[in-house]
Amino acid sequence: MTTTTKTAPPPAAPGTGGNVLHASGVTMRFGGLTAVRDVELTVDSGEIVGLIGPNGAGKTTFFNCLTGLYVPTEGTVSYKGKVLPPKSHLVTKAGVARTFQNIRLFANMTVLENVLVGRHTRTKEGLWSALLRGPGFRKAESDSEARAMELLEFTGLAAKRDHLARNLPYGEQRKLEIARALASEPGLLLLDEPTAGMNPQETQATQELVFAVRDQGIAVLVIEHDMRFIFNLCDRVAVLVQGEKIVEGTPEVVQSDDRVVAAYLGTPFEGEPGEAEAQEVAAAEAHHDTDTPAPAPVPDTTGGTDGTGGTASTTGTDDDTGPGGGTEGPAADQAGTTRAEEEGEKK
Ligand SMILES: Nc1ncnc2c1ncn2[C@@H]1O[C@H](COP(=O)(O)OP(=O)(O)OP(=O)(O)O)[C@@H](O)[C@H]1O
Repeated sequence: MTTTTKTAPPPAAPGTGGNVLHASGVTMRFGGLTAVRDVELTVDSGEIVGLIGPNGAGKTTFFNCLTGLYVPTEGTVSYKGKVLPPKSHLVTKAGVARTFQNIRLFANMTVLENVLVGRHTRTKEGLWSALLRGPGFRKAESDSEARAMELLEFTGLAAKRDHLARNLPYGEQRKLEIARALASEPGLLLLDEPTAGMNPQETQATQELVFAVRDQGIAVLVIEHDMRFIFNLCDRVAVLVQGEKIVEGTPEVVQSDDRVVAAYLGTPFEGEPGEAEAQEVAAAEAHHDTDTPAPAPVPDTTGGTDGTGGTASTTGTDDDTGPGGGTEGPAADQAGTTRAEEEGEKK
């Protein structure tokens, strides 16, 4: 396998305006929970598109809607201009393959056998042909094996063809999943967290493998939490938050979007302690450490009558309101109360 970088896409699929995948208005509800809401997404020929979002944002549910594991409550999914049937084997047959967040190999089958299983949607031989093992069946079998070996070469697993899948290191199991998905000869490959649990070298190898897949003319849609991986890899990134697509664009655009930062880190709330409050707390702490007399207490704004601020009495005992303790209470606790109130409001 050769290392490649972002290259010009292959020609667009005829009659689709370049879209390989078009998910239109996809909504998925589980009872009262809307896991995916009205999501529009396209993947163009030759593109690598990333789908990111915090835990529980609806990414895997959306993948399941694309691949026929779930029937979306609303919306349609088209591949190369044709609406996909809501059955996973028919979606695979149409040309959309996927890997799973949790590895789903046949653990007690060999590496080669796992890839051969992935070819079943592309072989025409039926039960009788298999039982009789006529010339047609034997030709199909040897063609399948040759193609499976090509894919093992491509993914760097050829030397392990006869190993049991369960004995492969983790990174190679993930590669084998990709090889098996490619065995169905897809035009679009969906990868659900392909680098989960990988070390940096394995992640780098996966990045090179995905570029190589794309260079074979296969479009890729990838879910991943590793932002460095996503932003290095993708031509375009879409961000899901609470089931809705909030931003979509180039990695540069997405990285600098405040809504994305807020979705991952949370937004600052009004009344958050600022510089003045921080200085006040620092001064109070310094005073406490040196055991010098307390500065004048902050005026009581909550109706307390003990001169230490009403909020102090809600968190401490009477002992806390002595000369030193009294000064710790008001500023710190007022800030704390505000934060708790704000958090309560957010919930
Ligand atoms: N089969 C189901 N039945 C009910 N609720 C579900 C089902 N599948 C997913 N959900 C809920 O839908 C929401 C989205 O889950 P989903 O697994 O799609 O998120 P995700 O973005 O893939 O999360 P993660 O990054 O953690 O894998 C969550 O609240 C989840 O609990």
